[in-house]
Amino acid sequence: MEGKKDPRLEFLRLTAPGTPLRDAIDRILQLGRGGLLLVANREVAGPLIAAGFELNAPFTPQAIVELAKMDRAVVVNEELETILYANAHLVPSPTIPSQETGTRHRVAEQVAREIERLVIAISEDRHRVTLFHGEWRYELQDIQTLFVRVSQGLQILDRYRRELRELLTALAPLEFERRVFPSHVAAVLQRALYMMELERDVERTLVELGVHRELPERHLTVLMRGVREEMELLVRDFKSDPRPAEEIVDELLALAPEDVLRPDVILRPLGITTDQELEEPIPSRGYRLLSKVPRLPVSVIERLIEEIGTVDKVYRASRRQLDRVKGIAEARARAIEFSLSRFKNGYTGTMDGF
Ligand SMILES: Nc1ncnc2c1ncn2[C@@H]1O[C@H](COP(=O)(O)OP(=O)(O)OP(=O)(O)O)[C@@H](O)[C@H]1O
Repeated sequence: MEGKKDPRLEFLRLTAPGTPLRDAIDRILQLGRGGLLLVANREVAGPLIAAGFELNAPFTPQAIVELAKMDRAVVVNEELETILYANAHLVPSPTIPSQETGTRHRVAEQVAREIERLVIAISEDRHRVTLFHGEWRYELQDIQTLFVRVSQGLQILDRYRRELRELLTALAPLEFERRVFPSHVAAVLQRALYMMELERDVERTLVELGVHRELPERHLTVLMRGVREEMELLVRDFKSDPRPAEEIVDELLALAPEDVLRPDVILRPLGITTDQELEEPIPSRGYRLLSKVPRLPVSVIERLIEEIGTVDKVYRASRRQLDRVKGIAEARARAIEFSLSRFKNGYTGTMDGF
């Protein structure tokens, strides 16, 4: 779920290609040197510094590179505006455990655990960059690896999207025959939830790609277009819970991955809970299909469903019945009949990608 900013994601953003910090890191690596960077304000870092130079110099990649040549640690403030210390000898509490073997990395891990700030270790021997924060340890990946990961994610998303489209297309005729079972609804929601989970994964890798993210990001936007909207419409069509569909979808998005595998758990937030409800067909109100009728305003869709009830009844309604709904005249009645009969026959061409 969206919520408080994940600090780790922020660190990946700060160290992504194209940022001043990454520029400094890459230059240190190119020089074949190592380094230790601590990102913390003076009052937090100060007590851990046993020796070194206190500075108040503006943060630039070039300055960081030069100061890293002096060995030990460079400390920059959290806004990445000022270099506070250079050649700093850091003394974390010796009681803090560390899995690391080299001294640079051990100090990095211990400091990160002690003060919960970002510490970056640039390894001279292994040519690797490791971020530490609290218990978190993450090795920066090279661009090629990130590209491979993103393109695998996008390929799977592409397949999921096609499957979602097929499921939705197959659902439409059943809606007119009142033959939609909760398991059908769960299958669609499940597929959409898989997509949204994978989207979060791909987005994380896009953050790491920094300036190289543009093309895969566009591809991701295309693949995810309309997925959340489609989920909300589907929930509106079949829910018995009185809460708004957006709220129910948020609850679905907060499900643990193992719960997404269980149709009964997916259906619970919709208000479909008992064994009997799980076995019985549910009528579709028709928000999803009616939203795909060209130029039919939402207010008219709402009235149609309020007054007529379900999509199969709207489909079977006489012209006179449709005319009685405010906002529907000859042209709209014809458009509704035309579109619904196409959806009934499994046609999806006008469904905005679905
Ligand atoms: N307490 C400390 N504070 C700041 N820097 C330190 C501290 N201890 C060690 N270092 C830095 O670590 C460097 C030594 O790293 P060492 O090779 O032992 O560790 P490492 O983790 O294996 O790193 P690398 O992978 O770069 O070799 C020193 O040159 C020094 O710059």
